[in-house]
Amino acid sequence: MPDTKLLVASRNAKKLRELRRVLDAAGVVGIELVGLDEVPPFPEAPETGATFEDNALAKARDGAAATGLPCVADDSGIEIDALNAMPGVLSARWSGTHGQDEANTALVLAQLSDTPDERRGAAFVSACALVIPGGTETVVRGEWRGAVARESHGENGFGYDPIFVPEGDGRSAAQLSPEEKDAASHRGRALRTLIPALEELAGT
Ligand SMILES: O=P(O)(O)OP(=O)(O)OP(=O)(O)OC[C@H]1O[C@@H](n2cnc3c(O)ncnc32)[C@H](O)[C@@H]1O
Ligand SMILES: [Mg+2]
Repeated sequence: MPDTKLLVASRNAKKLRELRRVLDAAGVVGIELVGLDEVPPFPEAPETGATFEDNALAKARDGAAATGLPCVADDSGIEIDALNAMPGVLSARWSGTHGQDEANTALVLAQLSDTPDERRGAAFVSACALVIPGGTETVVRGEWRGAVARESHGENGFGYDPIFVPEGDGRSAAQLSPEEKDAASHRGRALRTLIPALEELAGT
C-alpha cells in the first residue's frame, strides 16, 4: 500500500524542519510528508484568528481544500505573563513586520527591561491541526513553561528561542540541541498527541 501523503502547511522553514523532525521521530510508518513547495501555490487565509487553534485550523483547512491532501498545520507563539499573555497570536509580527525574529525579541526585552525575575514567566504555545478532506478535523495544543531572559543566548532554533529559558534548565531554548528542544517543546508535545490520528490516517 503506497504511503499516505500528508501536507505540512508552513512557510516558516525552521518551524517546518521541526515539524518534520518530530513527525519522523514519532516513527509513524506509512506517511509521506509533503511541503508547500511541492504543491501548486494556493491562496492562504490571513492569520487573523483570536486563538492559536483558530489559526492552525484555518491553515490546515486551506491546505486540505487546495490540494485534496490530508494537511497538518501549526500556529504558535509566546505568551508572556507580564504582557498579559501577549504577543500570543501576534508573535510572528510583534515588532510590526512578519518574521523579524531579532526585532521581535529586542522589543520584548525592552518591554520587560524593568520586570523583576519573579515576574518574567512565559510559555510557548503550539496548536496543531490535522484536517482530512471529507473526514475528521483534529486540533491539539502543547505548552512549554519558562521565563524570559534578560539577553539573547544561543544560535539554535528560531523566533524567541534565544530569550526563552525553559523551566528546569539554565540554558535558553536556542542553546538546546534540536533533539533536546523537540523532546520538551510545545510543538513536540502537540504533535505527539496527534500520533494516534496520524496512525489512523496511515492505516497502521
Ligand atoms: O504560519 P507559518 O507559515 O507556519 O509560519 P509563521 O512563522 O508565521 O508561524 P506562526 O504564524 O505560527 O508564528 C509563530 C511565531 O511564534 C514564534 N514561535 C513559534 N514557535 C516558536 C519556537 O519553537 N521557538 C521560538 N519562537 C517560536 C516565532 O516568532 C514565530 O514566527
Ligand atoms: Mg504564520
